[in-house]
Amino acid sequence: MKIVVDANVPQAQRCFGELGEVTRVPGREIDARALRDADALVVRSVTRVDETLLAGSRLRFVGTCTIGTDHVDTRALAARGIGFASAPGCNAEAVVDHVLASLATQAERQGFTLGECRVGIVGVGNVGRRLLGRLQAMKIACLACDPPRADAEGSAGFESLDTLIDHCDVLCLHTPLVTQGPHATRHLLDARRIAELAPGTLVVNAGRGDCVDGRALRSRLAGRGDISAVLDVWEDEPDIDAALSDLTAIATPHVAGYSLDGKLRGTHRIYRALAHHVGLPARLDVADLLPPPPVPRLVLDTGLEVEEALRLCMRAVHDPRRDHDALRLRARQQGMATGFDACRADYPLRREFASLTVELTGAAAHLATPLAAAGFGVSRKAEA
Ligand SMILES: NC(=O)C1=CN([C@@H]2O[C@H](COP(=O)(O)OP(=O)(O)OC[C@H]3O[C@@H](n4cnc5c(N)ncnc54)[C@H](O)[C@@H]3O)[C@@H](O)[C@H]2O)C=CC1
Ligand SMILES: O=C(O)C(=O)[C@H](O)COP(=O)(O)O
Repeated sequence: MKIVVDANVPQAQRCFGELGEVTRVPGREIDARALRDADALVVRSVTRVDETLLAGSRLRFVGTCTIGTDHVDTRALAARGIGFASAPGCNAEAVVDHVLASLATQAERQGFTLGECRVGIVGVGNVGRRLLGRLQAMKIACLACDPPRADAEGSAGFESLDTLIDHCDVLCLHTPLVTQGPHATRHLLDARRIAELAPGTLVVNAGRGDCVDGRALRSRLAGRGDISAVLDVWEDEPDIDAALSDLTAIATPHVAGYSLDGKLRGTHRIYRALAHHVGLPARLDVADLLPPPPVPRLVLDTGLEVEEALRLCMRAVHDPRRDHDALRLRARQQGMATGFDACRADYPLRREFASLTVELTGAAAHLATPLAAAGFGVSRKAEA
């Protein structure tokens, strides 16, 4: 079996090499020619899988090692009898880590405490639900908006987007890109809603770039300059609006989900799905793929204030300021589109909060609950 795999899929040879002959191609360069003799295709989000790509291919299976599926025309696959799998939830924990670390950074920069904010979560699926759980465990007030879930499950616990806009200090978007239907999300945050955001609002988008009207957001940031933004996803990636990125407090190149854990879970899910599709055994376990974490343990033995301790532990694992600075530098050196993709291709090793165990002495015992709520492992250090 010949398998074409996006070059940005980690451990591709180890996993898919068990099932067939692997050819690695940069995701944006995968075209009909590259698929001429391929039986299976494994992508991430940058390869548009549509009629044009499939024309003339003999593919039997397509897998995307991502949560989002808006780049795949699943109807075209079904019409051709091509099997399909995605990896729901694979990097959801990483996205939540990124959002929490970004909020902690903005709280420090803007002089507020997380405990005094109200966070609105738009899209309460695999990512939003986990974010809600961690924020609530951290005793941070939250409101949730998810009309498709409200329709299916009843409206209790869900608010409208306009209510979130009226009542929240932070608005976090975790919606998929849906272009049609009653709950379409393209420009969900449109010019009208952006104009209505109260001064001081922080907008976070780690869903899909097209869910926010970037031009309207840029005008509000450049004009009144009274709100701020943390953006991981953009319209027109990788050639994103440089003026918008310059006005963005934390501007990252679509890497919120880029923990090694999340990427490998994605690889492993599709490896298993392909093995199942072609009737071969999937011998590898996801634990076989993960190396030990570079920072497994941190000892806190002073009476640090809670938010300072949270920032310290978050930054020991993931610091979104590093990704922001890398994008700025690479965009300046290589141009936006090349720099954006270069940051993603050379992304440094990042693990998830859960990979770090924080050992607390008696003086730091008050940190146990908030650190565990944020997602870290916590243990008590035996006193000497
Ligand atoms: N920045 C990044 O690196 C990453 C981005 N993503 C994006 O985040 C999206 C969400 O991920 P998951 O939570 O895993 O997906 P999911 O499918 O589990 O949840 C999406 C939720 O959004 C809700 N939704 C749909 N339309 C809505 C609307 N108009 N208003 C409010 N809510 C709406 C759905 O009902 C669902 O509960 C993915 O589709 C993907 O596009 C996912 C992973 C990484
Ligand atoms: O899983 C998703 O959905 C994502 O957005 C991915 O984290 C994006 O990763 P790439 O496909 O851009 O490598």
